[in-house]
Amino acid sequence: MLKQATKQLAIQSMRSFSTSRQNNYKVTVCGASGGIGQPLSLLLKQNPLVTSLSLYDIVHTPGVAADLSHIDTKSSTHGYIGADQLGDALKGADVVVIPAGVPRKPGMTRDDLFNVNAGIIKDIAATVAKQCPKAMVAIITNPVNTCVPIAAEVLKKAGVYDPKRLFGVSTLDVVRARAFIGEALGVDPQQVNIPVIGGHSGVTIMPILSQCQPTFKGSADTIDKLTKRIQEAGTEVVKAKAGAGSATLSMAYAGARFAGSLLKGLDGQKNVVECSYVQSTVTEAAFFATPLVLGKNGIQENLGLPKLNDYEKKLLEAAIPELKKNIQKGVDFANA
Ligand SMILES: NC(=O)C1=CN([C@@H]2O[C@H](COP(=O)(O)OP(=O)(O)OC[C@H]3O[C@@H](n4cnc5c(N)ncnc54)[C@H](O)[C@@H]3O)[C@@H](O)[C@H]2O)C=CC1
Ligand SMILES: O=C([O-])CC(=O)C(=O)O
Repeated sequence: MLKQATKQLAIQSMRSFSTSRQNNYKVTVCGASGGIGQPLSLLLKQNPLVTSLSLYDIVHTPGVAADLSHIDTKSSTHGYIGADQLGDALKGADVVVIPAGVPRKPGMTRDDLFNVNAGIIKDIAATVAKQCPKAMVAIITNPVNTCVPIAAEVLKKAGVYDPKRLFGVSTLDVVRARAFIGEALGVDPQQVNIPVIGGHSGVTIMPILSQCQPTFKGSADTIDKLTKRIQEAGTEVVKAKAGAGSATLSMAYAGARFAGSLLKGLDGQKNVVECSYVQSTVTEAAFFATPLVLGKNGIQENLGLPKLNDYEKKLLEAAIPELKKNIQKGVDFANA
């Protein structure tokens, strides 16, 4: 009896050892010299869980790395430039964040970026498979709805795909929803909780206002206008930047929050929840964003579809065919 109790205590202490904080992670940013990459790297340099920050791009990374390395936080900063240094940049990374690729100009859809960005994601995913197959991979590059399935296919072909570790970053949709709702309700946006599900383009972005905390009440017209503003917020920024690109600073903030949550999960922190676009069986779409509990092995639990009202059920009906098309395009590209 006593022996058994002692054994149990030993197991418990081993468990608490295995969930104790390691506080020691390598993060690689691919596309680190870009409009998103630079401020994202700046924010990651300030994350106390990051001990090694690896900056990869095809241009300018020696300068970006030299600049960031003078900041008095504990992480070391390393710059890697050009395709032949991608392997070293990724070697042993715990988290890989990818904002590499071209952004939209006015009049373009996210899907118009496919021709350039699909190949970039394919190449980076192939090197991830070799250098850091266990890393958490967070894809910011558009079209996110298609780039994530591309990376999944590449990782599958290399025999290292773990659907719990591959994420499309849709955090900016949540960040925007919180900002707009906070403003409308006159409350601190940090106090607003709202799931934004589906994908990351137009009708596939589905803010579930019926589940907002604090409660968001409004006429059908108000709710429709706010939903559409969240769906089209990226285009609002593209238009305002008038040819100088798309959202960079708010995306860097959102990307740093998402990468920070992946690190908290890796570090054994509890109740880390983020919405993200991942492989999914929640709907008919093979990839779909829902709230996820993040843990040491990536997705610990998919919290599934929130309760939807009739208006939101219609949003879902509109999103699914678009998502399926976007996903198929990625699968076909990766297997061509
Ligand atoms: N998921 C989301 O919510 C959002 C996604 N985006 C997407 O993020 C991507 C990047 O946007 P920005 O930073 O504004 O663009 P940018 O043009 O300012 O920066 C992109 C960077 O990627 C680099 N790059 C190009 N080819 C590369 C390769 N093969 N390997 C590594 N790096 C490479 C470029 O040299 C550049 O430094 C775009 O596709 C954009 O649509 C933008 C905002 C929000
Ligand atoms: O709109 C774009 O092209 C960039 C993006 O994904 C966003 O801001 O949500």
